[in-house]
Amino acid sequence: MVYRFQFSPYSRPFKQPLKTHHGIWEKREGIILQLTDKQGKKGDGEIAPLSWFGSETLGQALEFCQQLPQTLTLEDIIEIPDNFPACQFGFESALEENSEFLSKLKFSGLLPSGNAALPVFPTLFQQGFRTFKWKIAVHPISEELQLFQQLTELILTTINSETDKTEWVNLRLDANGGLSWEEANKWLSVCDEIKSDILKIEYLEQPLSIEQFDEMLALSRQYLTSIALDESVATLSQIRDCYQRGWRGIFVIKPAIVGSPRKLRKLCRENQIDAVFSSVFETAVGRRAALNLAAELSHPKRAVGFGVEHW
Ligand SMILES: O=C(O)CCC(=O)c1ccccc1C(=O)O
Ligand SMILES: [Mg+2]
Repeated sequence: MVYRFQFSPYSRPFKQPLKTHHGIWEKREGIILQLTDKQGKKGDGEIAPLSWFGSETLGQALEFCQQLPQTLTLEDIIEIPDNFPACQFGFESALEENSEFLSKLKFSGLLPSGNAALPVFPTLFQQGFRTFKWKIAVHPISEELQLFQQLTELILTTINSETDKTEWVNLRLDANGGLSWEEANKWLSVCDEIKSDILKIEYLEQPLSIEQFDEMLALSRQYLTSIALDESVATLSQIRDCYQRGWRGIFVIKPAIVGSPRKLRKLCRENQIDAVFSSVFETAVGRRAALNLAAELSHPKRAVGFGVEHW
């Protein structure tokens, strides 16, 4: 099989910039590519690197596309090296068909960090979201703990004032590796104290930095609240590595930067991986391909982190 290859870079500002422990992120830059086979059948793919998570940079992805010939074989695509995970995803997903299970997915709503979460929560709740994600380690911990108290109270009053009884709300906290050991322990004890039938802290995501794997493993054994790895498992080789080192908690998988969809399927089928699929704020092209994989591979009880439209 041979394909004609075309690509074009894009840059789009977010409606609302994303504030995380890594700083403020204001625009998404990436590459849309198209592969056309001999019969004229076209497939689109998106390369949406996230270099602060360890993927190739946009510049490296662009250079990679520029040095390719205009005609590619299937082998050329399958052999894209593992240090270009966002390119592997972009090229392979241009060749994939849509999954029939897309409509089964549950979505998590992304709350803005800090006190901006409070006015946004009721809106997302009304739209039907029952799983929410809130970024922490953005403001001082004393402030965030106080806001957390207010947010959980708001969630409980919102549920209780409903006529149709909601059975549950899940809240995910994402620290983006920004907590100290003491702060992580504090957050986990506060989360463990929430003993409600309807509000559950689903997990604390990436409390510590990638280097602190053993500490996160210890935390996962010490508290009732689950821990999810994100930055630590950005690529397939990192997932394999953490699994081998004993991680049986949650793995946040960002298909657009994790690498080859083919290899991801194999890894998920051969191991018991509790996966939560998540966006990297890709455009509709990458989102479709990432959600296809999520529909196929994620656990039905886990909402996918493709919360709100960012454009
Ligand atoms: O879209 C969502 O709902 C969550 C996505 C998200 O949190 C995220 C988006 C881009 C980069 C990093 C992260 C993260 O999980 O840390
Ligand atoms: Mg995260």
